[in-house]
Formats: sequence, C-alpha cells, structure tokens
Amino acid sequence: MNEQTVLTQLEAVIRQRKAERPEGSYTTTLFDGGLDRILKKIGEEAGEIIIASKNANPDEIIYETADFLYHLLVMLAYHDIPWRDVENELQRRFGNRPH
Ligand SMILES: N=c1c2ncn([C@@H]3O[C@H](COP(=O)(O)OP(=O)(O)OP(=O)(O)O)[C@@H](O)[C@H]3O)c2ncn1[C@@H]1O[C@H](COP(=O)(O)O)[C@@H](O)[C@H]1O
Repeated sequence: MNEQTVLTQLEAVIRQRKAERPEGSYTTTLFDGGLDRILKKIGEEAGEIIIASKNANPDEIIYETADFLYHLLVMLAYHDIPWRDVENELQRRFGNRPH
C-alpha cells in the first residue's frame, strides 16, 4: 500500500502549486519570488527555531519546526527533488549504522 504521510500529502500540494500557480496561494508567492525568496524564508524560519529553542517553549518549537519543514519542502520542490530521496538518504545512513 502507498503510505501517505502528511508530509507527502503536503509535498503533492506544493508541487501542484508550483505547476498551476493559483492566485491567493502563499506557496505561489514563494515560487513566483524564485529561489532567493524561498531561501530567505528558510533562513528566517531557521532563526525562529533557534529563538523558540532558546525560549524552551515546546509549542513554539513545534510551530516553528512545522514552518521550517514546509519551506524546506518548497525548496526541494523548486529543485524537483522528491522528499522520498531525502528519506532514502536517511535510510541509507540508518542501514549503515554499526549495530
Ligand atoms: N504548511 C504550510 C505553511 N506553513 C507555513 N506557511 C506560511 O509561511 C509563512 C510563515 O512566514 P512568517 O511567519 O514570516 O509569515 P509572513 O509574514 O506571512 O511571511 P512573509 O510574507 O514574510 O513571507 C506564513 O504566511 C504561513 O502561512 C504555510 N503556508 C502553507 N502551508 C501548507 O501549504 C498548503 C497550500 O497553501 P497555499 O499555497 O497558501 O494554498 C496549505 O494547505 C498548508 O497545508
């Protein structure tokens, strides 16, 4: 069975936004802004994770991590890199772990 996590469902929506560029979509504004706009957001969101972590506020950390992951998925979609490839890399490393 093809397992659909929220991450892969979100990835599909992001790819659709990239192809169709509907008005009113935040994802469309990122793709229209190009790679520099996407990377600026990744930098900002990374900074917000650092602040949340320093604040040791679990809700804030979760919220900012979700923001960051969303923008990472947009960056991967910009480059046509599937999330599956990242999972495969993690799986390869996990498999290489000494037991
Ligand atoms: N998961 C997300 C998601 N996470 C974060 N964000 C947006 O990322 C932005 C976070 O940046 P900031 O906190 O700096 O807020 P901002 O001031 O609005 O951002 P900027 O104007 O500075 O870019 C906010 O506008 C959030 O709405 C997201 N926008 C969309 N999604 C998902 O993407 C799907 C498609 O969204 P649309 O493209 O808007 O239809 C949605 O159904 C959601 O599931």
